[in-house]
Amino acid sequence: MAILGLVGKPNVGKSTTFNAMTEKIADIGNYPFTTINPNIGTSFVTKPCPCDTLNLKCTPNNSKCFSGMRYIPVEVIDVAGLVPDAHKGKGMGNKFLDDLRQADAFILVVDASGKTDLEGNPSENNDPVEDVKFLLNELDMWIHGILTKNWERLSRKAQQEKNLLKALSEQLSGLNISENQVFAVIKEFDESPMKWTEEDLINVSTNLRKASKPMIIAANKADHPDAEKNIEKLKEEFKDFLVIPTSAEIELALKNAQKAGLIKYDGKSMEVLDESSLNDAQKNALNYMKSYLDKFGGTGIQDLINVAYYDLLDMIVVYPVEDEGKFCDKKGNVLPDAYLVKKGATAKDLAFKIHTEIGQKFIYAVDAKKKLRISADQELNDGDIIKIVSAA
Ligand SMILES: Nc1nc2c(ncn2[C@@H]2O[C@H](COP(=O)(O)OP(=O)(O)OP(=O)(O)O)[C@@H](O)[C@H]2O)c(=O)[nH]1
Repeated sequence: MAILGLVGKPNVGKSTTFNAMTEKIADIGNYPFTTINPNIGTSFVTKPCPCDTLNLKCTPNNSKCFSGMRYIPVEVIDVAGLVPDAHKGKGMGNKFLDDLRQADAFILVVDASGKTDLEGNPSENNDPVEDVKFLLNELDMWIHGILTKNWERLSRKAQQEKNLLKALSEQLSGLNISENQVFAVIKEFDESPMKWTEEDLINVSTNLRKASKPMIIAANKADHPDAEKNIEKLKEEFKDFLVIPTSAEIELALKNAQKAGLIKYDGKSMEVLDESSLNDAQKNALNYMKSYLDKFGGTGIQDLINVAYYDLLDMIVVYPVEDEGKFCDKKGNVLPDAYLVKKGATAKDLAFKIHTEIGQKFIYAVDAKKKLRISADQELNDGDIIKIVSAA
């Protein structure tokens, strides 16, 4: 399962974003939570469930279905606030960087209201564009630190043995960077690493970061009156990034109000359940949140997760079944599992994902919606329901 890391300077709303993402939605509240430590939580990527179009009642097992929407669990890590020079150990720098190794994609959380300085202290007119620049620089310098550890010895040995790719892949293995990604980056540079200048090493680090750690920008505190102009600035400056306006605070408040039974909230709009049970303060707060949702169409928090999985990490959702007629498993559970797989994954890749032995003894697969037999190397499409036939 891919892991998302929340990255940002202190006080931008990372913890609020994390809590809003990992807060149990009332209707799926009995989901078995797998909090591994306080900073790692389960969130959900969403997808319209095929049960709706197939007119079936599904009985999910590894995920949940609520009003025709499938909620597929994913992991999110909230890392300590990052301050300038974190890569040199400033602030909680080292702890932060250690936690980040596991993440496959990052969400850069910035304070779009501009009310916090680079260290996270209260301020006026801070430019969030500068926040993103410093965060990217810290990430590059973090990778640079790992890349250049014992550099003289490593580059000499790699050059003598003509095995630069292997040496660098090993050096960077803890960062979850693949050999293919390392290859794509270093082929642009002189094949003799001993000739690399400090500037080359920084450029290699930046390119490794770009190749291996896709990112989106969460322009948080979008509810603040000063946020709009800063969000435009971020979009203008970082054209290669997706900038998603978010209000973690409103998302969290909405989920809490829903849990308390005050509202019905579906992620896009809300409805007060019983106006007569509310006091004036509650009415005002809920009206404010409703007008925010009407204006923006959501708080952006669910968009962050979906965009991270579907656009950044290029994933699709497929549903393995054992009975292609009834779309169920052996026990009769209808559409029991939803799997996130990389776009381009084949029927055989799915078989391996279910179980190594099922992959090894793969015979053929069936597209259950079309009732068509498909071969091992057939690429899967988003929403496919697949039966794997295996000798296992
Ligand atoms: N207006 C507004 N305020 C927010 C939002 N999200 C968080 N805040 C406020 O911003 C402050 C900091 O939020 P945290 O979630 O603690 O920030 P953090 O980035 O985790 O901070 P550190 O733990 O110091 O790294 C709190 O006062 C929050 O209530 C938001 O979407 N809108």
